[in-house]
Amino acid sequence: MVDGAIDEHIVFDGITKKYGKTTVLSAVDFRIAAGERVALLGQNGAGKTTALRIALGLAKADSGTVRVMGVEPHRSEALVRLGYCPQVTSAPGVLRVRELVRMVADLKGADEPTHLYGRFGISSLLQRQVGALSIGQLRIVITLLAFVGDPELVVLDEPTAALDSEHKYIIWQHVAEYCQAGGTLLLASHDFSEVTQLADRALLLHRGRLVKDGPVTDIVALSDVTAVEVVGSIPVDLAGVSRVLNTPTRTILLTRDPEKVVHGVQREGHRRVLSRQPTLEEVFLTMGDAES
Ligand SMILES: Nc1ncnc2c1ncn2[C@@H]1O[C@H](COP(=O)(O)OP(=O)(O)OP(=O)(O)O)[C@@H](O)[C@H]1O
Repeated sequence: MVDGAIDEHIVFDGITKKYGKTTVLSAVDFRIAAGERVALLGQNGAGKTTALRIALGLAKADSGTVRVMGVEPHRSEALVRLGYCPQVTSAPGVLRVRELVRMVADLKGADEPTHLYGRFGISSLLQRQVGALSIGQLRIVITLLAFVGDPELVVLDEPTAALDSEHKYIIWQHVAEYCQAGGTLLLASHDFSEVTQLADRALLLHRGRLVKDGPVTDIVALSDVTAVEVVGSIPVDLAGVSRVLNTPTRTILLTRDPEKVVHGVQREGHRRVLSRQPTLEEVFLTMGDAES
């Protein structure tokens, strides 16, 4: 172990991953220190889940080095110190919720986390079979499992994607308190509120490359921006446009004056124009030199 590595909870050094001929992650480098609160952003298919699974030793990189808690990720000394909430969840349906929680606690050599039942609002579900839970209830239980055994690091993959706002709040509250107490967070998310409330640093994956690593406050500063989406390309500079993102079929104009920009676009003869909230990834992309 090199000097200082003990305070680094996750190190990705030149991680490349291919599935067949498709490169899903390309030479990805980042370091997450103990106590950091990091969001991993990226459009669908950008490689977020793959990166998290590599960090947890559930998938193997084709090249590069990954270290979690200073060791290879599949090593038990790393695994007992972290918690994971996967995006796609399968759990043995015949087990009762309490049995599942106790099983995970046993695996981690931890006590049954009875203090979490009330916090996560699942006290009434403990005797329910896992297979009889709704998708949202299952997400909450799986998120709770990530906190069993007081981990130093939690890796959460879109933990609140299927939840209503009340249950999102329960999880955000718990994650925020966990972080305030010094826990390290790595969170994959598409949710603007979730990212801006919980994380202070964001990593953006774009087509498998890490194209931005910066403070979340940069995203908040751009939260009043509107995306004007136009089918086709816009060959001229339009007044009022802050940034332009080009996709193969569309031009996305980010602006604080959408009315002016929509008029400008229509003057250029474009009729297929949509004014909408930008996605988190679009906001973040506009702040770097990322290729769009
Ligand atoms: N086991 C696998 N076999 C083949 N391809 C895979 C496998 N797992 C992921 N992929 C592909 O790798 C790419 C990245 O997938 P990944 O799940 O990491 O993206 P993501 O950023 O988490 O997306 P989302 O936001 O939709 O969850 C996708 O094109 C996906 O189809």
